[in-house]
Amino acid sequence: MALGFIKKMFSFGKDEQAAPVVAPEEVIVPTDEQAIEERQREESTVELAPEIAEEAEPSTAEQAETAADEAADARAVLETLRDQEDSLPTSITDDIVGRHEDEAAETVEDVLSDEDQQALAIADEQHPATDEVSNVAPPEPGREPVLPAGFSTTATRAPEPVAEPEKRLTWIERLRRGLARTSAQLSSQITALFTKRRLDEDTLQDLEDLLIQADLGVETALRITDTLSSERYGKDVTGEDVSRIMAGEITKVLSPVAKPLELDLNHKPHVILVVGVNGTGKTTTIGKLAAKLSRSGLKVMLAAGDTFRAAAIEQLHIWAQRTGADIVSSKLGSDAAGLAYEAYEKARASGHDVLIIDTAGRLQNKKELMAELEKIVRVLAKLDPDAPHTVLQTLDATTGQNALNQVEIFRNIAGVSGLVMTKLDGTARGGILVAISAKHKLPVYFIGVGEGVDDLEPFNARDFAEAIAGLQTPNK
Ligand SMILES: Nc1nc2c(ncn2[C@@H]2O[C@H](COP(=O)(O)OP(=O)(O)OP(=O)(O)O)[C@@H](O)[C@H]2O)c(=O)[nH]1
Repeated sequence: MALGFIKKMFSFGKDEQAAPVVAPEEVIVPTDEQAIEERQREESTVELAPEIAEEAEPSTAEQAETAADEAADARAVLETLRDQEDSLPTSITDDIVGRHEDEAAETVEDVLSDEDQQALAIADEQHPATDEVSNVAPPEPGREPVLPAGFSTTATRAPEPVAEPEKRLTWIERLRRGLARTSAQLSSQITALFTKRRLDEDTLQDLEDLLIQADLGVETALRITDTLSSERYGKDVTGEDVSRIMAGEITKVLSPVAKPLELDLNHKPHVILVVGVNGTGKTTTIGKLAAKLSRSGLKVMLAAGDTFRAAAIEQLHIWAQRTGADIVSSKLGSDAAGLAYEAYEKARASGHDVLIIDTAGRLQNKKELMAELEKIVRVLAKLDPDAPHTVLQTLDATTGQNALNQVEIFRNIAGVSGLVMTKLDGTARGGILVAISAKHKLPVYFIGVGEGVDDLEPFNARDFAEAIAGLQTPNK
């Protein structure tokens, strides 16, 4: 630093007009404002210096005279430095004088005696330039700082919060969460209804309305109110009493339909035709089923029978790859029944255990859809009169009442033999499954509780009923 400072003094000395003599004591402990001013002056000097030098090139005699003056100044400054080296604020002055080092180096060498230069070199060592200090490596991210020697602290640093890995919910938790809106709404309305009220005809009627609004259907609503009435008529009733009776009655409705999907493996392959409105989860459910069956050691073939949508064909290819199933597909727009027939023949010839056929679900063009599905069923029956052995319909749990109409339609078109309700992990309106079961009594094989390959669970009547009623089975 000291050498830099002396060099600066000499560069100023080259231009008497632009560089007023700075008294050493003014410079030794400058304030920040002074340093800034100094810097500004310095910058203007740098710009002016070449022009001035051009106009008035000093003679050799003048140069010698100036050098002698500069040497005298330098010695004075050096003396001061020797006395006060330790108090110099290096960060400020070095920044200013560093700019002139090259310019002044020559003059320093010319003017200062060897002894003086040595002294300056020592001073420099003791006050290293700021940019050398700023080269300290930045701390490693996440590394705890360790105080350098000579420092201490009593403060303890709070440990960095460690982000918890997001816990994957179990299927029952996802089901409960999906049905939470239905159950929470029902519970709060029921609680409000029975607060300080005895069970009478009016409260029973109000309860029946609430249950119908929750999509449970008239039949199930009546079962619940009848049971409640026979157990508690004229007595005080709590919300919990109603939830318990509701869960019991819903279980009774659902138990007969909670059946496993029965595979007749004598058929080789057992043919499952999957139908349902677009977006209800047909392709995803096929992928999940293929995963379960392949894992259990069965040979599975898929048929991309939704020839209407390129994305559906592509999606099924991805699922086949993921699950190790074989796949038969054809060009976009080709005849779906022809493809189903070809897939059936191939699966038979290659000894596949299960063939799962995807289909289009364009309800907007009901006539075409009906013709296409009927044709698929017809051509499959040519190879085996019992085929398709299962006609599985997917229902989207978020659609509510509309799902009831969809079952009606597909039952008539394709002879649906069983159901899968998907998206029960979303904001589901699961009550409709109770109404569908009470009306159609079709087996419900599985429920979809997510988009992942393992998010398909066998349907369990009690779990489902308790989730709707907002009850929790211990240990689940
Ligand atoms: N959250 C959730 N999403 C699901 C579930 N099942 C399917 N999905 C999603 O629903 C969307 C539609 O599913 P698809 O399997 O393509 O439905 P699709 O009936 O085959 O529809 P198309 O191919 O249009 O005929 C996709 O984004 C799926 O990931 C489920 O159980 N839970």
